[in-house]
Amino acid sequence: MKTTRTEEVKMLLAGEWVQREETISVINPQNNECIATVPRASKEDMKYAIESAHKKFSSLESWPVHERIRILKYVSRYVSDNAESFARTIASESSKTINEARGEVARSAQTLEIAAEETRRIQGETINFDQVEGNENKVGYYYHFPVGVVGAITPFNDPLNLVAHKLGPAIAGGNAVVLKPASETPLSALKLAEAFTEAGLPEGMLSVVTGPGREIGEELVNHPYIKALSFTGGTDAGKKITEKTGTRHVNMELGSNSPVIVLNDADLKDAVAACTDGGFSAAGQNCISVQRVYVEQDSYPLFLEEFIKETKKLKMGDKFTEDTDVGPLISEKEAKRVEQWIHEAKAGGARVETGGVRNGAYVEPAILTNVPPDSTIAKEEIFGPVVLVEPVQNLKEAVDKSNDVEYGLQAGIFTRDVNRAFYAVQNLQVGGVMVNDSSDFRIDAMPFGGTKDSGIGREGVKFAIDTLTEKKVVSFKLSSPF
Ligand SMILES: NC(=O)c1ccc[n+]([C@@H]2O[C@H](COP(=O)([O-])OP(=O)(O)OC[C@H]3O[C@@H](n4cnc5c(N)ncnc54)[C@H](O)[C@@H]3O)[C@@H](O)[C@H]2O)c1
Ligand SMILES: O=C[C@H](O)CS(=O)(=O)O
Repeated sequence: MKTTRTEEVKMLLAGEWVQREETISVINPQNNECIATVPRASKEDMKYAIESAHKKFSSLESWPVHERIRILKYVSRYVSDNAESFARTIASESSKTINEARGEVARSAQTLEIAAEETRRIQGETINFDQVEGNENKVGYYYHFPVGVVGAITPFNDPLNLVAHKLGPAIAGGNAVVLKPASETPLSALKLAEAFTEAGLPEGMLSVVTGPGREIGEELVNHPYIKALSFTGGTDAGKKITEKTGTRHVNMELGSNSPVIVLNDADLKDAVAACTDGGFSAAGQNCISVQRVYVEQDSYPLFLEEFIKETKKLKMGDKFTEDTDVGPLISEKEAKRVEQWIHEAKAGGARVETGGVRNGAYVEPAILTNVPPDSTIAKEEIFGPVVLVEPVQNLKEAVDKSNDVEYGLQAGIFTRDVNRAFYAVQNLQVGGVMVNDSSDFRIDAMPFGGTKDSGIGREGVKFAIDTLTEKKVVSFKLSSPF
């Protein structure tokens, strides 16, 4: 590994920026350069963060809505004002190109702005108790109150916006929050935490604790003061965590293997463009990346030809070069896994139509056909720049094949026929269906999450706030004062 002068970045522990003797290196996957170190927190550090958050939360007599709005707006503005600096941090520590990183920064500012707006809208309702006979003398309402301390765990692939999706709703709901960011990409989260401290977030209400998932992440999951757990990451880790969350509130945003259906009446040019973008942006490391495309028989040859042509145009290279389309994977280890899955599929009879060659952490954008249905690459989440294309006889076959995996996050369908689109909407077992778009579509205010092994609950600020707050019903039994 090349050594340069590395920055020693501190973590935010209960209101203090602290260093630790043991550190974790943050590696730029493009060249294996160590760009910074962060503390390798101990279980005791995590325990301290949680207990301090609990103490602080319990001691706050109230945390007015106008104050939470002010803080969230301040941080949103801070992200916009420092957009290029945030983008450079994302592109350095993750596998995103500088342009992909700029897009993520803009979305993060929006996510926080939405959180500020939603704080204003956290309201209850009056309840008509007299809809049930015998309750004519009752009046009342319900309202939302914070759960207390929220535990948040985030993955490497969107190191800023997915952190904004944890901190924004947690703070909007009036909670304290302890975040464990991905070990590969902790710098964006720490930079965002700086903005929260600068905004005047009460000390101790936020800790960002850096270290390995299996040690400090588990401590976070197991601690009884954590009243809600918001996790985004792989299905394996998500399932292990869910075994331990018991009766606490959870949001589990997990993996996928997203399908797109292209019917004969589709606009093929649109479908090709959307699948190229949705399959290969972020080098395929996106939870809603296009992984499988089912094309109706008559359109298959032309779709495949055009998809290969567009994919070959993508420029893979240096993340900071403005016209680079595809960066590396998050590590060489991940790139080797993707390469191995391609080899396994090839050994089973798959054809690699383009790409698939690995160089360090880079894998050329690949299109595979004739993939055995039981191969790992067909069943599991590839999380890399590989798309499988398959002809189908009709819509029903496409929908059945789309559903034939354990995941169910999002799907896309290209057709001009509203009836066929509606059949897909009703029968695809997923959390979102995009008509005339690929699976890779999201805005930060929409409900976002999956069925089956893709998770539990929904993010999207308003929906996350719902998980991170409790509802209390109040009923007054009245008697005549006279
Ligand atoms: N559905 C969504 O919204 C969404 C969004 C982004 C990423 N993802 C998924 O995330 C995965 C890629 O990210 P990753 O490789 O960082 O995922 P990962 O599961 O390896 O790690 C995610 C986070 O969990 C921590 N962790 C791991 N094991 C843990 C444990 N036993 N207890 C507590 N914490 C633990 C990690 O340190 C990290 O912070 C993909 O599967 C992708 O689909 C899902
Ligand atoms: O990895 C999945 C992402 O959360 C989807 S998006 O990047 O927010 O669109």
